[in-house]
Amino acid sequence: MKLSEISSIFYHKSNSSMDDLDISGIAIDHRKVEPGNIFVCLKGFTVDGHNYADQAINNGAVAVLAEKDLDVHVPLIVVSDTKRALAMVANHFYQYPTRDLRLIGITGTNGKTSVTYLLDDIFKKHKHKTALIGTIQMKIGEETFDVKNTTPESLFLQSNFSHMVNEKVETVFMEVSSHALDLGRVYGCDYDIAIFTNLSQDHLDYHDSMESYLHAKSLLFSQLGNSYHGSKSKFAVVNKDDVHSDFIIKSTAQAVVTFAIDSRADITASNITLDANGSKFTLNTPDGKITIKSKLMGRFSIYNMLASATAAICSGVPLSTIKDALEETTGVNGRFEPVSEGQSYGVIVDYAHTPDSLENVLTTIRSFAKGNVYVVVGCGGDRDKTKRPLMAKIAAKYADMAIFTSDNPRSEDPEEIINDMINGMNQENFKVILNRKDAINHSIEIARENDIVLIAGKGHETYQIIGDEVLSFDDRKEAKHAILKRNPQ
Ligand SMILES: CC(=O)N[C@H]1[C@@H](OP(=O)(O)OP(=O)(O)OC[C@H]2O[C@@H](n3ccc(=O)[nH]c3=O)[C@H](O)[C@@H]2O)O[C@H](CO)[C@@H](O)[C@@H]1O[C@H](C)C(=O)N[C@@H](C)C(=O)N[C@H](CCC(=O)O)C(=O)O
Ligand SMILES: Nc1ncnc2c1ncn2[C@@H]1O[C@H](COP(=O)(O)OP(=O)(O)OP(=O)(O)O)[C@@H](O)[C@H]1O
Ligand SMILES: N[C@H](CCC[C@H](N)C(=O)O)C(=O)O
Ligand SMILES: [Mg+2]
Repeated sequence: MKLSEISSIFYHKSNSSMDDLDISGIAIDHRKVEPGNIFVCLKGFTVDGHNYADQAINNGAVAVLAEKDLDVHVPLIVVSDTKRALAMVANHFYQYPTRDLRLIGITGTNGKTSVTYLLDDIFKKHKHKTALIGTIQMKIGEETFDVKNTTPESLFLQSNFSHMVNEKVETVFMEVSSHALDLGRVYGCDYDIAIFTNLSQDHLDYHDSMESYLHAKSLLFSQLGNSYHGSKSKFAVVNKDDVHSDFIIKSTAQAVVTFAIDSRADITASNITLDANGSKFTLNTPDGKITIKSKLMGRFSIYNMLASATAAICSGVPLSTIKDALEETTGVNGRFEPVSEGQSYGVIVDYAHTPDSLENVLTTIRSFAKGNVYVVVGCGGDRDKTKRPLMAKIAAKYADMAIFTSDNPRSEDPEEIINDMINGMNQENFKVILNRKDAINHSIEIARENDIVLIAGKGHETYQIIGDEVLSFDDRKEAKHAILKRNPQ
């Protein structure tokens, strides 16, 4: 692609050496520059990419896109916002790949990963080639790739969407985090469907207030577009039981399809039964009713099934296919995942790391537990501090004994994090065991027949971040060792 083509897509200022070069690719990290690339300088939270322009040129960059004048001997394009410009350049460079994909974006505090996997099951049953991007991984067909962020930077997104088009992927499911929406990582993504699962407290370290958190989430719906002329028909799929649904609905000009359990909505669930083996409900749609008997547990899983079924219905997937897929699915890695070595008590690993998800999971366990309920839980370091006391109170409210421990303390002192959790608590049914392995061992040692141990917060994670170190750690493996240590087989 010619540099002039790139520079023509936005208002900019340039230096005198503006030659019309061939651009081989885009780079945002000087260490990943390849000869002929344009280097885009991004002001980060840690460092300023402008400081690496010279090194990028040494590594082969032939042009630079920046937010200020730089003393460089290659063509320089200066814009007011390089993050926005990056999204525009990346979209253009990769020829707007999302126009050729059915793209379903999912936002909300809880349930995004779960809904992407349910959608993947449904669309695979519908014989679509699918792809998925989110917290656990990126998946293109059956090939998997590691991701650093739930919703990665626009350059990563557009280059991989382009790869998906080449791989003949038809439908893509992506989690869209509030950070990504706020930081413009998803500018230019041409969604067909945007899904709102729910909103409750999280990420108040990043967003100033719940209002600005909600506003960030609503951007997915305003970014569905204001035109009715495009070739794609667009739908906003919204959980009407969530108190924030009206705000989300007002944010979009596109068709809205609602789902709910309690409220009036286009698609609803009724006759719900929940037990230790799963759930059963009637899915009521304008095209008819079906009964779904699922292995997924808890009322929150009904919401996730409603969200995915609604998006599938908007895409023309037959109800019988949706039923078959939801009945077969066994759930998602690290979400309400049992660890079973034939022991007489239950052990469940789950990714609940917000007050709302912890409450949902604990009330679900309470509803079928015949014995005591124990929970092992901590709160992440360098993350929303205001959720810490809320999570601790919920843990002690619903469990017979809560064991507070470390969950990715990052740069913080683990003891301080736990102090934030327990300060002001008036419940006494808790213990503090800082070391997560010891905490898990203890919870398994105290469990008796019919008791249930919930190990919350890390789910699929296979690491514990302490300071700058990423140490190997997997709740499921630790639980398994603890069970076998107690009852060797
Ligand atoms: C706070 C935040 O969002 N940080 C993101 C940001 O990192 P950063 O701002 O620190 O980047 P930086 O290190 O300052 O670098 C700035 C620029 O200089 C460049 N650079 C840097 C060093 C160098 O030697 N050479 C060089 O060229 C970098 O490539 C970059 O272009 O840009 C990186 C690349 O896109 C992200 O990976 C990183 O996410 C970090 C890991 C993170 O933890 N983000 C969290 C808060 C986040 O985004 N979470 C949401 C999900 C939340 C949820 O729903 O649960 C997510 O979508 O993941
Ligand atoms: N619809 C829901 N409502 C409330 N809680 C839920 C819902 N779905 C899942 N959960 C709970 O939240 C946890 C996280 O679920 P999931 O990973 O699907 O959410 P997420 O939105 O992708 O989270 P993240 O923001 O970390 O990416 C689950 O382990 C479960 O405890
Ligand atoms: N995406 C979430 C995950 C939190 C998971 C928990 N284990 C933690 O590290 O706080 C976040 O970054 O806030
Ligand atoms: Mg997720």
